[in-house]
Amino acid sequence: MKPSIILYKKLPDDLRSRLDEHFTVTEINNLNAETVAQHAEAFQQAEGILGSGGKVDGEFLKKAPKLRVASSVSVGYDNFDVDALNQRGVVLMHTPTVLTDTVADTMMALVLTAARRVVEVAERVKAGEWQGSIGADWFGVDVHHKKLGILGMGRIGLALAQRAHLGFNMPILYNARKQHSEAETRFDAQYCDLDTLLKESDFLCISLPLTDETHHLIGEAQLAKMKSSAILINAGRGPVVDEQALIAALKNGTIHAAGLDVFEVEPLPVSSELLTLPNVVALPHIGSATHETRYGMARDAVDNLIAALSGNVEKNCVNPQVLK
Ligand SMILES: NC(=O)C1=CN([C@@H]2O[C@H](COP(=O)(O)OP(=O)(O)OC[C@H]3O[C@@H](n4cnc5c(N)ncnc54)[C@H](OP(=O)(O)O)[C@@H]3O)[C@@H](O)[C@H]2O)C=CC1
Ligand SMILES: O=CC(=O)O
Repeated sequence: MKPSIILYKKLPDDLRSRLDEHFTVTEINNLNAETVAQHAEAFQQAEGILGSGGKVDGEFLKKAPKLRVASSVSVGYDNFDVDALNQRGVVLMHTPTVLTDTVADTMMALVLTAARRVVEVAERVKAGEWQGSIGADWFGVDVHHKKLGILGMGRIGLALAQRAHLGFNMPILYNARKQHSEAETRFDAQYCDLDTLLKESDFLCISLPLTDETHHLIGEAQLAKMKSSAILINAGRGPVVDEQALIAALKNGTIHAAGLDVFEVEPLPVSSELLTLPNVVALPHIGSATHETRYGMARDAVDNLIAALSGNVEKNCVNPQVLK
């Protein structure tokens, strides 16, 4: 008999067929308390789940007593309680690598867009304000040769360093928990402590996961250490930055501008003051959102689930210790 799984994300037809070949699939729209209650019997039987978003914690695990594998269509896994999964022996799979270049492209796009005010001036053109030679009030600031600080020198941080250093001649500073020789050798990146990163970066680019240690790592005190000309880019997770402190810093000129792909609450509420600030570029969490990359992530998540449920895990596992 095929193992039962819950699918909580729409997949391209070929990938859905591949899942059907291996499993008995119950498809639901989202993973939340309501859908779990609606499909209680399917969750009772499920040995695997595949999707993105939704909280998977100890309470959820009680509703899925046979669960062996969770396969997330994302690299970030802050919505999973990994300790609870470990206690239950549930394998957590994710999709690193396939999205790295696309997310780094998005971060570079945010750097350029925020510095050159691309969205703001394009809106002025559409509004019919381009009536003659533009003046200094339309100008942005240079990107090339400025110091780019990377907070979180993992896969995405490294790909951003490549773009910024080789493409834009930017000196790279970075902070992570440990030094990264590849970034230092290939892109001449200089390791520094967080304070130095804050004080010296023209662009502070955040590619950190959300953990207990990184929650609100950037708050009022840290923003106050940045240059008043600095631009903050966040494509890691929203809660790494204290959003109220960021709004204050952007309003009172503590920092110059921000380019944000992630927020404390997503979707960003339309009432958010961030949306009223001309020096903010706000994107709807599109870091990996290209057709090619989203297909690749879904494909990897399907392969990950098949591999893990058949006991053949070779890569993409968050908690390999439960396999032993
Ligand atoms: N906006 C979007 O659409 C996307 C956002 N993301 C986000 O980007 C994150 C990073 O992805 P990826 O690069 O693949 O992950 P990696 O695990 O490769 O890199 C994470 C980096 O963060 C560093 N780090 C972790 N905790 C701390 C800390 N407390 N202080 C300093 N540095 C820390 C790690 O340090 P060390 O190397 O020393 O261990 C590592 O360098 C994801 O977790 C996700 O949240 C990812 C994809 C898309
Ligand atoms: O935010 C996206 C991810 O893959 O993590």
